[in-house]
Amino acid sequence: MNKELSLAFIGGGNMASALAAGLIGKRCGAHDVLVIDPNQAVRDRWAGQGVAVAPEADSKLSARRVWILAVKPQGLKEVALACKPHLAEDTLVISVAAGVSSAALSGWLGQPDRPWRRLVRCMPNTPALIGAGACGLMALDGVSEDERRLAQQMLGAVAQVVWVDDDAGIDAVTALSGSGPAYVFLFIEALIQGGIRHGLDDDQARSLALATLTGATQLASLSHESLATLRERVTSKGGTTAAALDVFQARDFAGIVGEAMDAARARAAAMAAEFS
Ligand SMILES: NC(=O)C1=CN([C@@H]2O[C@H](COP(=O)(O)OP(=O)(O)OC[C@H]3O[C@@H](n4cnc5c(N)ncnc54)[C@H](OP(=O)(O)O)[C@@H]3O)[C@@H](O)[C@H]2O)C=CC1
Ligand SMILES: O=C(O)[C@@H]1CCC=N1
Repeated sequence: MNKELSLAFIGGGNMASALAAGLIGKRCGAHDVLVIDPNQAVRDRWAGQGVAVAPEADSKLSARRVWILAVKPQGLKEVALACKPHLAEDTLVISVAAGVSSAALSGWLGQPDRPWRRLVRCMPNTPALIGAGACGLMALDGVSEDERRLAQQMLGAVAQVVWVDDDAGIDAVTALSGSGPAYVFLFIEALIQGGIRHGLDDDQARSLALATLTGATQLASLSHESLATLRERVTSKGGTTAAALDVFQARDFAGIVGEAMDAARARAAAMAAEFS
């Protein structure tokens, strides 16, 4: 086993699958990965890919250089306490949980007078499943430059990575890109419903809506123009787009998006208080 790249996912659900899909075969082999999950069906799925599995934390964990904690926030304390006896001196712990502070987690993993400082908080999103994720990272002061590079390379295999300074930064990333795919899917669903209401069939509406999102996103990524300029290019004076944008404006579309992000961020803060 290549210890430098050996990984353990604690929790083998959606997010672990999304990250592993980009890592296995590129940054590590299936045999470099251990998945701990109490759910037999989940373990069977991973074992089918050649990954080592276990139902609960055990001594196999200590040989894994990087642990990715990918359980629900409300289960993280119990999981951290169960994994703690298997920490090696050089284990790098990466938590993907929303709304669990680095202070709480480093306390659970460490000793009363010595919190675990080799800790990275990571906020990825589900497009990581196809190597197109967006991800925020923050590191405590026990993480070396080499370990930061390792985290950057691992997450960079599946996502655009930005580093933030603290837990507040991770909460901001959560409200934008962590939860963001759901906002986009909601918008696409609404476009499809609108297309069907105007007489297109399901397939036509879906195909046009997806191509529009993909095309507009690619254009925005590749263009040197501002988003406002690109928007204005679509908007003929007195035309159809202006009529549609007037409706968005009247309902304060930007305000609604901002309010939704405020709610996501407030929920992350409330979870941090609840789960500390
Ligand atoms: N989904 C997303 O878009 C994103 C999620 N996240 C974060 O990722 C984390 C995981 O979310 P997600 O992957 O969606 O959740 P899932 O429910 O898909 O995966 C969690 C897995 O952990 C298992 N599990 C439960 N208890 C334990 C335990 N004691 N030891 C090991 N495994 C356990 C669960 O089993 P069972 O189902 O039987 O309980 C489940 O298979 C969360 O903290 C979330 O905040 C972060 C960014 C984006
Ligand atoms: O909804 C959630 O809490 C998680 C965190 C970001 C995306 N899913």
